[in-house]
Amino acid sequence: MCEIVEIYFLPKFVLNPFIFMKLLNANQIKSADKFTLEEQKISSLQLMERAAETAVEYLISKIRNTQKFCIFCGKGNNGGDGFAIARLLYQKSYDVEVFTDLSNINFSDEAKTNFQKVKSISGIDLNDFSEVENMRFKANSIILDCIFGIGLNRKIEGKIERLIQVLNTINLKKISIDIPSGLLSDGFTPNDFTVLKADETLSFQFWKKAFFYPETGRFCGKIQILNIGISENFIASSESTEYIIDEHLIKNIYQPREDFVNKGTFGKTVMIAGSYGKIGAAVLATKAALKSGSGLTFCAAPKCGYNVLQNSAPEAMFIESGENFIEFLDLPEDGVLGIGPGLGTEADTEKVVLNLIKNQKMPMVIDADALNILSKNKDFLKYIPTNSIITPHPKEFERLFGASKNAFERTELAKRKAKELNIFIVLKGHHTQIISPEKEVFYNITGNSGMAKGGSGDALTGIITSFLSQNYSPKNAAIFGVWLHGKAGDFAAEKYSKESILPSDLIENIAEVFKDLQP
Ligand SMILES: NC(=O)C1=CN([C@@H]2O[C@H](COP(=O)(O)OP(=O)(O)OC[C@H]3O[C@@H](n4cnc5c(N)ncnc54)[C@H](OP(=O)(O)O)[C@@H]3O)[C@@H](O)[C@H]2O)[C@@H](O)CC1
Ligand SMILES: Nc1ncnc2c1ncn2[C@@H]1O[C@H](COP(=O)(O)OP(=O)(O)O)[C@@H](O)[C@H]1O
Ligand SMILES: [K+]
Repeated sequence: MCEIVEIYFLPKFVLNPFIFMKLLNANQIKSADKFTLEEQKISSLQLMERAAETAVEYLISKIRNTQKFCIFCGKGNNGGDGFAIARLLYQKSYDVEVFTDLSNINFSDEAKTNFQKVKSISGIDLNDFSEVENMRFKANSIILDCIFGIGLNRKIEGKIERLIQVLNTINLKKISIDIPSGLLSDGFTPNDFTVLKADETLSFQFWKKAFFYPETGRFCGKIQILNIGISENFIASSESTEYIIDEHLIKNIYQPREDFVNKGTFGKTVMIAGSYGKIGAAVLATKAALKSGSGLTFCAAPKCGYNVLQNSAPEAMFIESGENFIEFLDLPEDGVLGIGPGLGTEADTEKVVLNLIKNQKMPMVIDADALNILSKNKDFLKYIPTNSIITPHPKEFERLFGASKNAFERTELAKRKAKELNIFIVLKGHHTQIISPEKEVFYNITGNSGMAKGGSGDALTGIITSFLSQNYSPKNAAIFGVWLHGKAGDFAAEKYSKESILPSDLIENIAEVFKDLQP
């Protein structure tokens, strides 16, 4: 799975923060290359050299105890990168061995030039791909995959397919350059494609759509974006409706707390949550709302939760709403509502929830059992107030809108539904997506698998509702909330490990994220 992500900048290429976040497709990336050559008056060979230098600089700075680099190069420019990387690593005194298809050397122009340079260095062993079957790799060797990049246009077959199958069985660290070979960059890769399974992917300048989806992202390992100075003007003028949520975007959204304010300035957050046995969900959502800056916080829950809620979140006000589950609601005026965590689906609760959603005019946050209640009848979906935020995990999404063949199609369905219902859909997962009524997609890159535990979603509902009540627009509340939730999870995982973190630790670490955000 993709893990915590960093962006590596060569000191000479500092990118304008506000254009970095666009997701471009392979054709746009190729056009960006061409545009860059003209704008910067450099040759494609020079751009390739720059890409290879950046990769080598990164490898040297991060990788310890490596005895040898075994570099597998294809016939296109991804292979060209590989040959150039081999030469540069060799010049830095690393032991380097290069593999390519010596029986079919119809390289691209740039790959050919770099192949010839490698060939002329007697200290670099040059082998045919087929020799990998008999190789005994030294322990601590690293395999660099430069077989195919974003130019892949069909399933890999024959000799190279066999090569990738063998490489996938070798127990050495594998780093893919630009994208794991065999993966299509812009969409679903059919299941019968053979793809190299990387531990790490060093991607030039751009995120690729394939990195974000479970069926394809699982091949990429840890993603590292290497900035190689592609034209900012080109990126700024490129058409895209898909974005990556990075710190620059967040710093644009975040509103630091002013001095002359009072609790009324920061909204009235009302969490409607909990039932007997699931009061924890109400506690987590309420605490997360408090920790994210809500001015006044209420929790409407059944009476059985009174003691635990007042003890664990004394800053929040309790609104008794039934005995063991929610049976009625008497909510404060002007409250911003977040509904769903741990509600259960008792008949009385269902009635109250539907009635509330139907009569609500202001945008609200709808999660968990409130979504399950809505999914019982497709006609209920039109009750959702305009500009509301729903936060389904994949199963809840399927209950609401039906099954999809794969995660790419699920996103397309979510885009149609967000537009049709005029709502924001937060599609939760390893890379949570926020989908707007304008069919934009925002991909989150914070968060980790330590958050795959019951209760993490309840915290997210609390955070987003809190932001909505603090006057962030629904779009910004969803984007900022999802990012902050993941970032707090990353801080917590660093302290306690992915295995041991609890959603409560995540909530505690919201403070670290805000400390980090201070101007
Ligand atoms: N982006 C950037 O900023 C920079 C990008 N750079 C690098 O360039 C890379 C893209 O290079 P690229 O276009 O030459 O593509 P790449 O994947 O190496 O080769 C494709 C070739 O293979 C072929 N082919 C395709 N599928 C096949 C299959 N299944 N089985 C067999 N053959 C297949 C296809 O030709 P075909 O056979 O279809 O005629 C084509 O010739 C990019 O990923 C990055 O590493 C840097 O150098 C500079 C900055
Ligand atoms: N592997 C993962 N990587 C990153 N985030 C994750 C991962 N697994 C779960 N999460 C996050 O944790 C939350 C889980 O939500 P959900 O499934 O609704 O849990 P619950 O309702 O049990 O609290 C979501 O925000 C999701 O994005
Ligand atoms: K590759």
